Amino acid sequence: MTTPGTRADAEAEDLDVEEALALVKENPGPARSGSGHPGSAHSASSRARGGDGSPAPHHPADSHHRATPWPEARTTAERAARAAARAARRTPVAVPLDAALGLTLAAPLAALTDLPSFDSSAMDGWALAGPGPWTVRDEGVLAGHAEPAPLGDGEAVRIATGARIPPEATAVLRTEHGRTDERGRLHPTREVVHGQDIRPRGQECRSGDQLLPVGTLATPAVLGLAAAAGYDTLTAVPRPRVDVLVLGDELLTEGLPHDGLIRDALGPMLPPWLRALGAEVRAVRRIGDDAKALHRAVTTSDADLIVTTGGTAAGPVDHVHPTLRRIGAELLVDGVKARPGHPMLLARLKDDQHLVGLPGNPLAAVSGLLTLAEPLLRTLAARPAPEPYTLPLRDAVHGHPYDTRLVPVVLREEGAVPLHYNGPAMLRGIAAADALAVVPPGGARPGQEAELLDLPWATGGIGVCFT
Ligand SMILES: Nc1nc2c(c(=O)[nH]1)N[C@H]1C(S)=C(S)[C@@H](COP(=O)(O)OP(=O)(O)OC[C@H]3O[C@@H](n4cnc5c(N)ncnc54)[C@H](O)[C@@H]3O)O[C@H]1N2
Ligand code: MOO
Repeated sequence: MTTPGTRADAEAEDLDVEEALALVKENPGPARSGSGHPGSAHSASSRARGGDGSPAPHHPADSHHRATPWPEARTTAERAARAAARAARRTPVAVPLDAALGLTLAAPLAALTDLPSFDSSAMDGWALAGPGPWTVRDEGVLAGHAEPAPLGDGEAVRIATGARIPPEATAVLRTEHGRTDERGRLHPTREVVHGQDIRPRGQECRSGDQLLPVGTLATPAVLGLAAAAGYDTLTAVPRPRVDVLVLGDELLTEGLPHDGLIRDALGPMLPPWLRALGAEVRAVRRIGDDAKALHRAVTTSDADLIVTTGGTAAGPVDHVHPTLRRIGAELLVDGVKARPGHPMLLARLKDDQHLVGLPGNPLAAVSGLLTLAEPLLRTLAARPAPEPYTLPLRDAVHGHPYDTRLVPVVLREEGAVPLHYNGPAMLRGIAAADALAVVPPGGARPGQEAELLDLPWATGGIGVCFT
C-alpha cells in the first residue's frame, strides 16, 4: 500500500515540503546559558554561554575583511537552504520503510487501520465466556489464525498472545492463573474481571487518526509505528543530493604516504558524515589540481549541494575561487572568523544549488562541514535544529584573538575536556572526540561554559545512523 499523503497534485506536494520546512524552527541562536546536554547526565551550570554571540572585536588586518563571524555563517547557510528549498519546489517522495530512516515526514502519519485491528489476547492463557469453571475446547487459538468459533457460556479455549478473541468471549485468563481439575475443567485461581487481558480493537488508534504530524523525524520507532499502522512507504522530504569533489594532486587513495604524497583523509571521512547529516551522497570525485576538470565537474553537477575539499586558499593551484568567479557564482560566505577552517566558503551557483568549499586541512574541513554544510543540509532535509547546549570546560583553552575556535572535546562528568592534537592538519583529536567546543575569541577559563556541537556518532540520536 502506498502512503495516502502522496498526492498527484504537484502544487499540493510542494506545500507539504513547505509545511515540513515551516515546522523546522529557525536556528534557535546561541545556546542558552547553563543548558546541559539534552540527553546527558551533565547538569548545567549558570555561567555565561560559550560561542561568540557578542560582536567580534574589530580585526585590524584587511586579509580578514570579508570573513563572516562564525554564528552568522551558520545562519547564512540555513537561510540559503530555506531559499533553495522554496526555489526548487521539491516534491515529497514515497520512500520504502527500510530506506526512510532519518527522513522528515512530509505528510502526517494517519493510521490506515484500527490498532489493534481486531480484539486480541494480551496474554497466553484461555479465552473464557461467563463465570467458571469452564469446559475447555480441544483446539486452541494461535496468533495469525482464522477467526475462532464463538464461545458458549461456560466454555474456554486455549489462546496465545496476539490471537483473535473468539466472539462472545468475556475475558482472558492467564496460564498462571488457571488450573484444570481431573475432569479437565478449568478453574480460576484468582478473581476474573470482565474484559481482562483483552486488547479491544482500536485501543491504540482508529483508522484515520493522526499518529504523527508533518515534520516528524523518521526514527526507528517511527518506522515501526508506520509498519504497524499499515504503511509500506513514507511520504518524506527528499534527501538533499550531494556531490563531493576532492581536489589536490598530492593525494593517494591507498598505501603509505611517500615522496611528498599523502593519503586522502577526506574522501573516506566526508560521505558517511554527510549521510549522517541527512544527505544522499551521489558521487565522490577526485579532481586533482585541474581547473578545467573542476569547472566541468561543477557545471555538470545537478546536486543540491557540491562540497569541494582543498583549493580554497590563494595558492597557485587553489582553483575554487577562480572557478566560482568564472561561472558567476555568488559568494554568500567567503571566509569565516573560525579556527581552524577560516578559508571555508559558501556560494550560490543557482537558485537551488549551492557549493560549500571546505579547506584542505582535514580538521579545517570538519570545521567547515559543521559550520556551513550542517545547517544547509539540515534545513534542506527539514530536520529540526539540535537544541543548543553548553557545558563547563574542564581546562582553559587558548583563544584566537579575533576568531571563534572549534576545539575537539570529550564529555565527562566534570564537563568538556579539551583534547590535544587539535591542529588544522590533525584528525587525532577529533577521532577521539564526542563534540566540538565553541571557544569565543580571547579563549576560555577553566569552568567557563562553552557551546558544544555534538558529533553525529556521539549524540545517541538519529545521527548515529549513517544511512
Ligand atoms: N598564504 C596563505 N596560505 C594559507 C592560508 C592563508 O590564509 N594564507 N590559509 C591556510 C589555512 S588556515 C588553510 S586551512 C589552508 C587551506 O588551504 P586550501 O583549502 O587551499 O587547501 P590545500 O592547499 O589544497 O590543502 C591544505 C593542506 O591540506 C592537505 N589536504 C588537502 N586535501 C586533503 C585531503 N583530501 N586529505 C588530507 N589532506 C588534504 C594538503 O595536502 C595541504 O597540506 O591554507 C593555508 N594556507
Ligand atoms: O583554517 Mo586553517 O585550518 O586555520 O588551518
